Amino acid sequence: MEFQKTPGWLDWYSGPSAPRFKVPAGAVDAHCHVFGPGAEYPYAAERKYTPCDASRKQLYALRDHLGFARNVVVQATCHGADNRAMIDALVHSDGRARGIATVKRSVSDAELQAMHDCGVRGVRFNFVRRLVDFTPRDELMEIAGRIATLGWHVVIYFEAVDLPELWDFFTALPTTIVVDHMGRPDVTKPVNGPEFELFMKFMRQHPNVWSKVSCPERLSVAGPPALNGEQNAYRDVLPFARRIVEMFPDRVLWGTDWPHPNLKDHMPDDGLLVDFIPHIATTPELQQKLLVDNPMRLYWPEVS
Ligand SMILES: O=C(O)c1cc(C(=O)O)oc(=O)c1
Repeated sequence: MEFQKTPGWLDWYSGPSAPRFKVPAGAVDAHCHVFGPGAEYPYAAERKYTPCDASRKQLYALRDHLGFARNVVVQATCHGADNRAMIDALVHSDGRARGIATVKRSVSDAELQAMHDCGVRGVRFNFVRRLVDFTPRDELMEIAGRIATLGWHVVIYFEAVDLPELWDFFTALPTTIVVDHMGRPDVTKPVNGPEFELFMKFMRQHPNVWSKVSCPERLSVAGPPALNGEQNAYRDVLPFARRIVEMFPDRVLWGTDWPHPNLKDHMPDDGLLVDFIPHIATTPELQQKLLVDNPMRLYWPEVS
């Protein structure tokens, strides 16, 4: 099938620089995606965008280039609940990738078990309206109850303004919860203001809540972008990410978010995104937890 990319689509950055920051041995890129290729794994009819292709081979070449050992491949919304491209990436990873799926209530226990055997360890619930249509909460809660028995967790994607309304649902979930991209704070608001404080309270009061400190390129308003050798990119995001890492060093994960769906302004150089890490996890101990110990505990407990 032939797909036309969404107008204005920015393709992932080819030829990323070699990071100056050397990630610790065994580091995990805990948030990345594959797109298609569309000719092999068609994009879902219900998708809200049509991306460029981004194959598992290209993902694993990036992994090696950046010095990472493992990936967590998160089902992208452009594939809906058709997890084949993500699963194909897992089964061709030599055990070096785990996955997060999107499932419907109609998924069978046998299908869930088959996904588990391929390396899936969680499901993603998405509340960002530009990406997905609404799914009733009772349906999501039913799915959460079923995947809990497999030892999986729930990954949630939402925007900071929506946290008050989602709070009761999130805090009723029976599993570990992993928040995508720090709950998308508005970084033009103060780091100690009420909106971000609510997110900190969410993590403080609920020890089952983890956060990915990812996507500065999405959240930054003032930049400067991770391009042209910039070693101090996205300074406005730093206080938010740093506060989460310092307050909850054992419940944070980091990921590239490659191939960076839906960026409108610029496409970052992934090598420079890696150079952002020591600005948010400022000691070797924090870096080891963020990049190795935490993701290994969650995704490869049998190894760590
Ligand atoms: O902000 C986004 O546009 C976005 C989209 C997706 C997806 O379409 O799955 O995943 C992400 O992590 C971020």
